[in-house]
Amino acid sequence: MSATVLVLYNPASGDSTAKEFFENHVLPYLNGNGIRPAAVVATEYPGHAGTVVTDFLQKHHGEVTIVLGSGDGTLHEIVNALLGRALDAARVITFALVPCGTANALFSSLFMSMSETPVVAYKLFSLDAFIARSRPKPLTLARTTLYEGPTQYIPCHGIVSVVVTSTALHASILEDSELLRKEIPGIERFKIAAQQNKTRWYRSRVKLSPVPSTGSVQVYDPDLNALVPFKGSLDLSGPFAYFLSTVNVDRLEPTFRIAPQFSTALPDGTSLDVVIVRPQRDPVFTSDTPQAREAFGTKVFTVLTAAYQDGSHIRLRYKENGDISEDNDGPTVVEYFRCGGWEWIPDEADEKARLVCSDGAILRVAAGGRAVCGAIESNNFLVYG
Ligand SMILES: Nc1ncnc2c1ncn2[C@@H]1O[C@H](COP(=O)(O)OP(=O)(O)OP(=O)(O)O)[C@@H](O)[C@H]1O
Repeated sequence: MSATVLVLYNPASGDSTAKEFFENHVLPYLNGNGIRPAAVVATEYPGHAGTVVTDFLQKHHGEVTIVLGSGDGTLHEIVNALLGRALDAARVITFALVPCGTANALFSSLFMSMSETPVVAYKLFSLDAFIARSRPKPLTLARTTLYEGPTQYIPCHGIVSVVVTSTALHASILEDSELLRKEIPGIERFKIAAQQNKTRWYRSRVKLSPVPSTGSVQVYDPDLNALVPFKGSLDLSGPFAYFLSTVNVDRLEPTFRIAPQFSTALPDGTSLDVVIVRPQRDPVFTSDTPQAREAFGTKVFTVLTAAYQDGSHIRLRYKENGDISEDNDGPTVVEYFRCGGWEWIPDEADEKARLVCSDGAILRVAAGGRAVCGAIESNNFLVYG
Protein backbone atom coordinates (compact mmCIF):
# COMPACT_ATOMS: atom_id res chain seq x y z
CA MET A 1 0.00 0.00 0.00
CA SER A 2 1.41 3.39 -0.88
CA ALA A 3 1.72 6.12 1.73
CA THR A 4 -0.79 8.91 2.22
CA VAL A 5 0.88 12.20 1.33
CA LEU A 6 0.67 15.46 3.26
CA VAL A 7 2.25 18.51 1.65
CA LEU A 8 3.20 21.06 4.30
CA TYR A 9 5.28 24.20 3.98
CA ASN A 10 6.27 27.11 6.19
CA PRO A 11 5.86 30.33 4.18
CA ALA A 12 7.89 32.27 6.79
CA SER A 13 10.96 30.03 6.68
CA GLY A 14 14.22 31.26 5.14
CA ASP A 15 13.66 34.10 2.67
CA SER A 16 9.87 33.52 2.66
CA THR A 17 9.77 31.96 -0.81
CA ALA A 18 8.33 28.52 0.12
CA LYS A 19 4.79 29.32 -1.09
CA GLU A 20 6.03 30.42 -4.50
CA PHE A 21 8.39 27.43 -4.79
CA PHE A 22 5.63 24.97 -3.90
CA GLU A 23 3.12 26.51 -6.31
CA ASN A 24 5.59 26.78 -9.18
CA HIS A 25 7.65 23.63 -8.72
CA VAL A 26 6.69 21.13 -6.00
CA LEU A 27 2.95 20.76 -6.65
CA PRO A 28 3.33 20.52 -10.45
CA TYR A 29 6.16 18.01 -9.98
CA LEU A 30 4.05 15.79 -7.72
CA ASN A 31 1.13 16.06 -10.11
CA GLY A 32 3.36 15.20 -13.06
CA ASN A 33 4.44 12.06 -11.23
CA GLY A 34 0.90 10.98 -10.44
CA ILE A 35 1.08 11.79 -6.73
CA ARG A 36 -2.15 13.24 -5.32
CA PRO A 37 -1.62 14.67 -1.82
CA ALA A 38 -4.43 14.16 0.69
CA ALA A 39 -3.85 17.75 1.84
CA VAL A 40 -1.72 20.79 1.02
CA VAL A 41 -1.22 23.10 4.00
CA ALA A 42 0.78 26.29 4.67
CA THR A 43 1.66 26.90 8.32
CA GLU A 44 0.04 30.01 9.74
CA TYR A 45 1.92 30.57 12.99
CA PRO A 46 4.80 29.12 15.06
CA GLY A 47 3.83 25.68 16.33
CA HIS A 48 1.13 25.19 13.68
CA ALA A 49 3.10 22.46 11.84
CA GLY A 50 2.88 20.17 14.89
CA THR A 51 -0.90 20.60 15.11
CA VAL A 52 -1.40 20.03 11.39
CA VAL A 53 0.56 16.79 11.42
CA THR A 54 -1.05 15.53 14.65
CA ASP A 55 -4.53 16.09 13.18
CA PHE A 56 -3.51 14.53 9.87
CA LEU A 57 -2.26 11.35 11.58
CA GLN A 58 -5.54 11.04 13.47
CA LYS A 59 -7.47 11.12 10.20
CA HIS A 60 -5.11 9.01 8.10
CA HIS A 61 -3.97 5.65 9.40
CA GLY A 62 -1.07 3.66 7.99
CA GLU A 63 2.04 5.03 6.36
CA VAL A 64 2.31 8.77 5.89
CA THR A 65 4.82 10.74 3.83
CA ILE A 66 5.19 14.44 4.54
CA VAL A 67 6.57 16.62 1.76
CA LEU A 68 7.98 19.33 4.01
CA GLY A 69 9.01 22.74 2.72
CA SER A 70 10.82 24.47 5.57
CA GLY A 71 14.05 24.62 7.52
CA ASP A 72 15.12 22.39 10.39
CA GLY A 73 13.04 24.31 12.95
CA THR A 74 9.72 23.21 11.46
CA LEU A 75 10.84 19.57 11.33
CA HIS A 76 11.85 19.95 14.98
CA GLU A 77 8.37 21.26 15.84
CA ILE A 78 6.67 18.32 14.15
CA VAL A 79 8.81 15.66 15.82
CA ASN A 80 8.38 17.25 19.26
CA ALA A 81 4.64 17.68 18.84
CA LEU A 82 4.21 14.02 17.90
CA LEU A 83 6.50 12.63 20.62
CA GLY A 84 4.78 14.93 23.15
CA ARG A 85 1.53 13.12 22.38
CA ALA A 86 3.00 9.65 22.90
CA LEU A 87 3.18 8.66 19.25
CA ASP A 88 2.30 5.01 18.64
CA ALA A 89 5.60 3.09 18.36
CA ALA A 90 4.40 1.40 15.16
CA ARG A 91 3.59 4.65 13.37
CA VAL A 92 6.03 5.52 10.58
CA ILE A 93 6.31 9.05 9.23
CA THR A 94 8.65 9.62 6.32
CA PHE A 95 9.81 13.07 5.30
CA ALA A 96 10.67 14.24 1.80
CA LEU A 97 12.43 17.54 2.50
CA VAL A 98 12.29 20.61 0.30
CA PRO A 99 14.89 23.04 1.70
CA CYS A 100 13.18 26.40 2.16
CA GLY A 101 14.78 27.43 5.46
CA THR A 102 17.80 29.50 6.40
CA ALA A 103 20.33 26.79 7.19
CA ASN A 104 18.67 23.51 6.06
CA ALA A 105 21.23 21.45 7.96
CA LEU A 106 19.59 18.07 7.46
CA PHE A 107 18.93 18.52 3.75
CA SER A 108 22.46 19.88 3.15
CA SER A 109 23.93 16.89 4.96
CA LEU A 110 21.85 14.43 2.93
CA PHE A 111 22.56 16.12 -0.41
CA MET A 112 25.77 17.99 -1.07
CA SER A 113 25.18 20.99 -3.28
CA MET A 114 27.01 20.72 -6.63
CA SER A 115 27.65 23.98 -8.41
CA GLU A 116 26.63 22.41 -11.74
CA THR A 117 23.20 21.33 -10.43
CA PRO A 118 20.49 23.94 -11.09
CA VAL A 119 18.97 25.25 -7.85
CA VAL A 120 15.44 24.02 -8.56
CA ALA A 121 16.61 20.51 -9.41
CA TYR A 122 18.79 20.42 -6.26
CA LYS A 123 15.90 21.43 -4.03
CA LEU A 124 13.84 18.54 -5.42
CA PHE A 125 16.44 15.81 -4.64
CA SER A 126 14.67 14.41 -1.57
CA LEU A 127 11.38 14.45 -3.48
CA ASP A 128 13.12 12.56 -6.31
CA ALA A 129 14.17 9.88 -3.81
CA PHE A 130 10.54 9.60 -2.67
CA ILE A 131 9.22 9.38 -6.22
CA ALA A 132 11.87 6.77 -7.09
CA ARG A 133 10.79 4.79 -3.97
CA SER A 134 14.34 4.79 -2.59
CA ARG A 135 14.77 3.31 0.87
CA PRO A 136 14.42 6.15 3.41
CA LYS A 137 16.95 6.56 6.23
CA PRO A 138 15.99 6.36 9.92
CA LEU A 139 16.58 9.52 11.94
CA THR A 140 18.47 9.41 15.22
CA LEU A 141 17.10 11.78 17.86
CA ALA A 142 18.80 13.53 20.77
CA ARG A 143 16.62 13.96 23.84
CA THR A 144 17.49 16.72 26.31
CA THR A 145 16.01 16.85 29.78
CA LEU A 146 16.55 19.72 32.18
CA TYR A 147 16.99 18.82 35.85
CA GLU A 148 16.66 21.27 38.72
CA GLY A 149 19.22 21.21 41.50
CA PRO A 150 22.43 19.22 41.62
CA THR A 151 21.08 16.07 43.29
CA GLN A 152 17.34 16.39 42.95
CA TYR A 153 16.52 14.54 39.72
CA ILE A 154 13.22 16.11 38.79
CA PRO A 155 12.72 16.15 35.04
CA CYS A 156 11.09 19.46 34.22
CA HIS A 157 11.32 19.54 30.49
CA GLY A 158 12.12 17.17 27.67
CA ILE A 159 12.87 18.21 24.11
CA VAL A 160 14.13 16.29 21.13
CA SER A 161 16.62 17.52 18.52
CA VAL A 162 16.84 16.19 15.00
CA VAL A 163 20.01 18.09 14.14
CA VAL A 164 21.81 19.98 16.90
CA THR A 165 21.86 20.39 20.67
CA SER A 166 24.30 22.99 21.94
CA THR A 167 25.28 25.37 24.69
CA ALA A 168 27.99 28.08 24.90
CA LEU A 169 28.77 30.07 21.75
CA HIS A 170 26.39 28.22 19.44
CA ALA A 171 23.41 28.67 21.79
CA SER A 172 24.25 32.38 22.19
CA ILE A 173 24.49 32.74 18.40
CA LEU A 174 21.10 31.12 17.89
CA GLU A 175 19.49 33.24 20.58
CA ASP A 176 20.89 36.50 19.21
CA SER A 177 20.49 35.69 15.50
CA GLU A 178 16.74 35.23 15.92
CA LEU A 179 16.49 38.95 16.68
CA LEU A 180 18.13 39.64 13.30
CA ARG A 181 15.84 37.32 11.26
CA LYS A 182 13.65 40.07 9.68
CA GLU A 183 16.59 42.28 8.81
CA ILE A 184 18.88 39.48 7.54
CA PRO A 185 16.94 36.44 6.28
CA GLY A 186 20.07 34.50 5.20
CA ILE A 187 22.85 32.69 7.07
CA GLU A 188 24.82 35.96 7.39
CA ARG A 189 22.86 36.64 10.58
CA PHE A 190 24.65 33.70 12.25
CA LYS A 191 28.03 35.29 11.43
CA ILE A 192 27.01 38.65 12.89
CA ALA A 193 25.76 36.97 16.07
CA ALA A 194 29.03 35.00 16.26
CA GLN A 195 31.02 38.25 16.16
CA GLN A 196 28.87 39.63 19.00
CA ASN A 197 29.62 36.63 21.22
CA LYS A 198 33.08 35.42 20.25
CA THR A 199 34.85 36.58 23.41
CA ARG A 200 32.37 34.96 25.82
CA TRP A 201 33.43 32.01 27.97
CA TYR A 202 30.95 29.73 29.68
CA ARG A 203 31.54 28.29 33.16
CA SER A 204 30.30 24.74 33.32
CA ARG A 205 31.26 21.13 33.87
CA VAL A 206 30.54 18.33 31.40
CA LYS A 207 30.18 14.59 31.77
CA LEU A 208 30.27 12.42 28.68
CA SER A 209 28.63 9.00 28.58
CA PRO A 210 29.56 6.02 26.39
CA VAL A 211 27.69 4.86 23.31
CA PRO A 212 25.44 2.12 24.77
CA SER A 213 26.08 -0.40 21.96
CA THR A 214 29.89 -0.18 22.19
CA GLY A 215 30.39 0.90 25.80
CA SER A 216 32.98 3.43 24.70
CA VAL A 217 33.55 7.09 23.94
CA GLN A 218 35.68 7.85 20.90
CA VAL A 219 37.85 10.88 20.25
CA TYR A 220 39.24 12.20 16.97
CA ASP A 221 42.99 11.65 16.58
CA PRO A 222 44.48 13.96 13.92
CA ASP A 223 47.62 11.79 13.57
CA LEU A 224 45.52 8.82 12.53
CA ASN A 225 42.80 10.98 10.97
CA ALA A 226 40.28 8.71 12.70
CA LEU A 227 38.12 8.28 15.76
CA VAL A 228 39.87 6.16 18.41
CA PRO A 229 38.82 4.93 21.88
CA PHE A 230 39.05 7.76 24.40
CA LYS A 231 41.15 6.86 27.44
CA GLY A 232 40.90 10.18 29.35
CA SER A 233 38.47 11.35 32.02
CA LEU A 234 34.87 11.66 30.95
CA ASP A 235 34.47 14.62 33.32
CA LEU A 236 35.53 17.82 31.56
CA SER A 237 35.99 21.06 33.43
CA GLY A 238 35.44 24.51 31.93
CA PRO A 239 35.47 27.22 30.96
CA PHE A 240 34.06 26.37 27.54
CA ALA A 241 34.01 28.56 24.46
CA TYR A 242 32.12 26.12 22.23
CA PHE A 243 30.01 23.06 22.99
CA LEU A 244 27.81 21.48 20.36
CA SER A 245 26.46 18.02 19.59
CA THR A 246 24.84 16.74 16.42
CA VAL A 247 22.80 13.83 15.14
CA ASN A 248 22.05 12.96 11.49
CA VAL A 249 24.25 15.74 10.08
CA ASP A 250 27.87 16.60 9.37
CA ARG A 251 27.05 20.27 8.70
CA LEU A 252 24.73 22.98 9.98
CA GLU A 253 24.72 25.00 6.76
CA PRO A 254 25.61 23.92 3.21
CA THR A 255 29.34 24.56 3.79
CA PHE A 256 29.66 24.74 7.61
CA ARG A 257 30.93 21.17 8.18
CA ILE A 258 31.18 21.32 11.95
CA ALA A 259 30.86 17.54 12.58
CA PRO A 260 32.81 16.09 9.62
CA GLN A 261 33.35 12.65 11.14
CA PHE A 262 29.63 11.94 10.93
CA SER A 263 29.95 11.49 7.16
CA THR A 264 33.62 10.39 7.07
CA ALA A 265 33.22 7.62 9.68
CA LEU A 266 29.53 6.73 9.85
CA PRO A 267 28.39 5.89 13.39
CA ASP A 268 27.73 2.21 14.04
CA GLY A 269 25.45 2.81 17.02
CA THR A 270 23.04 5.42 18.27
CA SER A 271 25.41 8.24 19.11
CA LEU A 272 26.13 11.94 19.16
CA ASP A 273 29.14 13.73 17.68
CA VAL A 274 30.33 16.42 20.11
CA VAL A 275 32.55 19.39 19.22
CA ILE A 276 34.16 21.27 22.09
CA VAL A 277 36.59 24.20 22.40
CA ARG A 278 38.03 24.87 25.86
CA PRO A 279 40.35 27.88 26.26
CA GLN A 280 42.45 26.17 28.93
CA ARG A 281 43.89 23.78 26.36
CA ASP A 282 45.73 26.77 24.88
CA PRO A 283 49.40 26.49 26.01
CA VAL A 284 49.57 30.26 26.59
CA PHE A 285 46.42 30.34 28.74
CA THR A 286 47.27 31.78 32.14
CA SER A 287 44.10 33.22 33.62
CA ASP A 288 40.61 34.34 32.73
CA THR A 289 41.09 38.04 31.91
CA PRO A 290 39.36 40.30 29.37
CA GLN A 291 42.62 40.31 27.37
CA ALA A 292 42.78 36.50 27.36
CA ARG A 293 39.16 36.30 26.19
CA GLU A 294 39.78 38.84 23.45
CA ALA A 295 42.85 36.98 22.20
CA PHE A 296 41.09 33.62 22.39
CA GLY A 297 38.09 35.04 20.48
CA THR A 298 40.37 35.33 17.45
CA LYS A 299 41.27 31.63 17.80
CA VAL A 300 37.60 30.67 18.07
CA PHE A 301 37.04 32.49 14.81
CA THR A 302 39.90 30.58 13.20
CA VAL A 303 38.17 27.36 14.30
CA LEU A 304 34.79 28.41 12.88
CA THR A 305 36.41 29.57 9.62
CA ALA A 306 38.18 26.22 9.29
CA ALA A 307 34.83 24.44 9.73
CA TYR A 308 33.78 26.18 6.49
CA GLN A 309 36.88 24.64 4.85
CA ASP A 310 35.45 21.14 4.66
CA GLY A 311 35.63 20.62 8.42
CA SER A 312 39.40 21.10 8.74
CA HIS A 313 38.98 22.67 12.23
CA ILE A 314 39.28 19.25 13.86
CA ARG A 315 42.89 19.01 12.66
CA LEU A 316 43.99 22.38 14.12
CA ARG A 317 46.66 22.07 16.82
CA TYR A 318 48.55 24.38 19.13
CA LYS A 319 52.21 25.33 18.91
CA GLU A 320 54.00 26.07 22.22
CA ASN A 321 53.52 29.81 21.66
CA GLY A 322 49.74 29.33 21.27
CA ASP A 323 49.66 29.72 17.47
CA ILE A 324 47.26 27.34 15.77
CA SER A 325 47.56 25.48 12.47
CA GLU A 326 47.19 21.99 11.04
CA ASP A 327 51.00 21.65 10.86
CA ASN A 328 51.61 21.82 14.62
CA ASP A 329 51.95 18.75 16.82
CA GLY A 330 50.61 20.11 20.13
CA PRO A 331 47.17 19.53 21.65
CA THR A 332 44.16 19.78 19.34
CA VAL A 333 42.27 23.08 19.57
CA VAL A 334 38.98 21.23 19.13
CA GLU A 335 38.02 18.14 21.12
CA TYR A 336 35.84 15.95 18.89
CA PHE A 337 34.02 13.07 20.61
CA ARG A 338 31.53 10.43 19.59
CA CYS A 339 29.51 9.42 22.63
CA GLY A 340 26.09 8.28 23.83
CA GLY A 341 25.24 11.49 25.65
CA TRP A 342 26.40 14.33 27.85
CA GLU A 343 25.53 16.32 30.94
CA TRP A 344 26.05 20.07 31.02
CA ILE A 345 26.26 21.43 34.57
CA PRO A 346 26.52 25.22 34.31
CA ASP A 347 27.84 27.46 37.03
CA GLU A 348 24.69 28.95 38.51
CA ALA A 349 26.14 32.47 38.45
CA ASP A 350 26.80 32.29 34.70
CA GLU A 351 23.51 33.32 33.03
CA LYS A 352 24.69 32.65 29.46
CA ALA A 353 26.08 29.23 30.36
CA ARG A 354 22.53 28.21 31.26
CA LEU A 355 21.31 28.50 27.65
CA VAL A 356 20.72 25.29 25.71
CA CYS A 357 19.80 25.27 22.02
CA SER A 358 17.82 22.41 20.49
CA ASP A 359 17.55 22.84 16.71
CA GLY A 360 17.31 26.61 17.21
CA ALA A 361 14.83 26.52 20.11
CA ILE A 362 16.37 28.05 23.24
CA LEU A 363 15.91 26.45 26.68
CA ARG A 364 17.21 27.76 30.01
CA VAL A 365 18.67 25.53 32.71
CA ALA A 366 17.46 26.65 36.16
CA ALA A 367 20.13 28.05 38.51
CA GLY A 368 21.82 25.05 40.11
CA GLY A 369 20.32 22.69 37.51
CA ARG A 370 21.73 20.73 34.61
CA ALA A 371 20.90 19.61 31.09
CA VAL A 372 21.18 15.94 30.19
CA CYS A 373 21.22 14.93 26.52
CA GLY A 374 21.28 11.43 25.06
CA ALA A 375 20.99 9.89 21.61
CA ILE A 376 17.90 7.74 21.15
CA GLU A 377 16.78 5.44 18.40
CA SER A 378 13.49 6.25 16.80
CA ASN A 379 11.68 3.95 14.45
CA ASN A 380 8.96 6.52 13.90
CA PHE A 381 10.80 9.00 11.71
CA LEU A 382 12.51 8.39 8.39
CA VAL A 383 13.83 10.73 5.71
CA TYR A 384 14.37 10.39 1.98
CA GLY A 385 18.08 11.07 1.46
N1 LIG B 1 3.16 31.38 9.19
C1 LIG B 1 4.20 31.58 10.01
N2 LIG B 1 4.57 32.83 10.37
C2 LIG B 1 5.63 33.06 11.16
N3 LIG B 1 6.41 32.06 11.67
C3 LIG B 1 6.09 30.80 11.34
C4 LIG B 1 4.98 30.49 10.50
N4 LIG B 1 4.92 29.15 10.35
C5 LIG B 1 5.94 28.65 11.08
N5 LIG B 1 6.65 29.63 11.66
C6 LIG B 1 7.87 29.53 12.48
O1 LIG B 1 8.99 29.76 11.65
C7 LIG B 1 10.15 29.26 12.35
C8 LIG B 1 11.31 29.05 11.44
O2 LIG B 1 11.03 28.01 10.59
P1 LIG B 1 12.11 27.06 9.93
O3 LIG B 1 13.01 26.47 10.93
O4 LIG B 1 11.37 26.12 9.06
O5 LIG B 1 12.96 28.04 9.02
P2 LIG B 1 14.37 28.71 9.26
O6 LIG B 1 14.59 29.00 10.71
O7 LIG B 1 14.43 29.84 8.32
O8 LIG B 1 15.37 27.57 8.77
P3 LIG B 1 16.49 26.71 9.55
O9 LIG B 1 15.83 26.12 10.76
O10 LIG B 1 16.93 25.68 8.54
O11 LIG B 1 17.60 27.67 9.87
C9 LIG B 1 9.65 28.01 13.04
O12 LIG B 1 10.19 27.97 14.34
C10 LIG B 1 8.13 28.19 13.07
O13 LIG B 1 7.63 28.17 14.39
